[in-house]
Amino acid sequence: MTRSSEAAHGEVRGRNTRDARLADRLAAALDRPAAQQPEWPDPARARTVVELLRTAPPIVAEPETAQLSERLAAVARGQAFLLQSGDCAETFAETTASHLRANLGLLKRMSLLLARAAGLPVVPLARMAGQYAKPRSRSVDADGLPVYRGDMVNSAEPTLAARTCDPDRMLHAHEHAARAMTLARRAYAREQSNPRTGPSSYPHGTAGGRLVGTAEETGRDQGPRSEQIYVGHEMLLLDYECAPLRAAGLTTGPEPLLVSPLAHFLWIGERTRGLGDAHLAVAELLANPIGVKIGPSTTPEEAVEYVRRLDPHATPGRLTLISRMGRSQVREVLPPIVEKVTSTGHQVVWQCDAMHGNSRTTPDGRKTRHFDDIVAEIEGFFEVHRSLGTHPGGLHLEATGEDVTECLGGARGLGEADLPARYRTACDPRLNEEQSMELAFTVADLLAEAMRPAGTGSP
Ligand SMILES: O=C[C@H](O)[C@H](O)COP(=O)(O)O
Ligand SMILES: C=C(OP(=O)(O)O)C(=O)O
Repeated sequence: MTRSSEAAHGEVRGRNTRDARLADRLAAALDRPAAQQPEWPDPARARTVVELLRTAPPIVAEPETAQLSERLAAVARGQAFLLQSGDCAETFAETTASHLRANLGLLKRMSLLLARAAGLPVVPLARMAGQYAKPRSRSVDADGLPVYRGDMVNSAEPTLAARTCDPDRMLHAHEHAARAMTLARRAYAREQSNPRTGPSSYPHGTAGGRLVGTAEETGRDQGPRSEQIYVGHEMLLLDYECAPLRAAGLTTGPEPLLVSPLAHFLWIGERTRGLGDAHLAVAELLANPIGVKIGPSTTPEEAVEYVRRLDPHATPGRLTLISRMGRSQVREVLPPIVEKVTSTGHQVVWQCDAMHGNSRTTPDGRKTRHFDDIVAEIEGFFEVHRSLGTHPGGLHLEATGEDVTECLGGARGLGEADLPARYRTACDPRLNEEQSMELAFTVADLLAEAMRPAGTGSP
């Protein structure tokens, strides 16, 4: 990491006292320790890249980000549902219209289904146009090579040269993000006017077969037609994330803030959420809505500290707490966190990431997740919120509209022997189209139940 905040924020500093103060606060944030940052072999080149990123064109527009904040406020108040989904790791090779359309089409179909079942607006948020950097558990892989950290940092190809971190990849990532966003806007508009029903290849007689008919109906459903697509990614690589920050036009509190033009929504990952660390300190300065992943080691006190630091003015939906506890721990670990946060009076979005606490490795070394574990964590999440009277506000998935074979189970009962056929993820396993739609039906029932007024039973 270059930590060259002086160079990166000279422009902000140069403008006026407010901007100088923001630049100072950002520099102080970047002086804190930051986990999961690459060691650039050529720090001078990294500084040049950071300088170039400072003036790179925006990927998203600030009014769209402000609009997302308003929609997340509705989620936090229990009046809407947040559906976030996309690749675990976007790759440069898949900045293609067909791949982005597949993922957005899936997001659209799931959103329509949930909206119709629950009678609630669904806010669609794609893991897209920036999800190019990955935190990793180990710094070397099984062959002793530096681990792949996402296309923004190095290449997945298993050679020492390809795995060496290359700061120019941050520029390529920005170009791909810009292209992905343009394609995404186009693809989403097309989905709006012509929502497809999904693949027609679901096997008859399976739950997938049931999906085709209902999805056709869903396709005809008059969903909101002028919907904006929102994008978000993990705010991981601070050289990339901080260089283009600019003074925000709109803020909800008395303090001036910065805004990221790289995404509407940014989240801090489980591995970088340290209270004394740079990621949290940077997020405190941002006007964008922020998420924090909270894994099973999170204490209620820590969660309240995230709320206090990231939502100082008690703005509904400003903070999304993304629980990723795993199916076996969600019922035990989440309730005291929800209770303690609720007692502060802040209205956060409670979102369930049902993927990251349920990973496992097959005997031949392939990372996978079982559909049933994902469903079980979501059921636990809904149960917790039902028992506490809080709103189960959203879902966070690694899923693709492509017919991959990465997760086990689902209507087709994918087993370990089926995984090699189309195992294409660059990092963690994604649900495929059929598994995702099957999951959407389950979540639709849970959400409809959650939205039913107390005292009214099942229809
Ligand atoms: O997507 C999340 C993380 O980057 C991923 O789970 C880390 O995987 P690893 O444990 O193989 O490094
Ligand atoms: C790395 C991720 O998740 P987590 O931080 O929860 O492990 C992710 O969502 O890509």
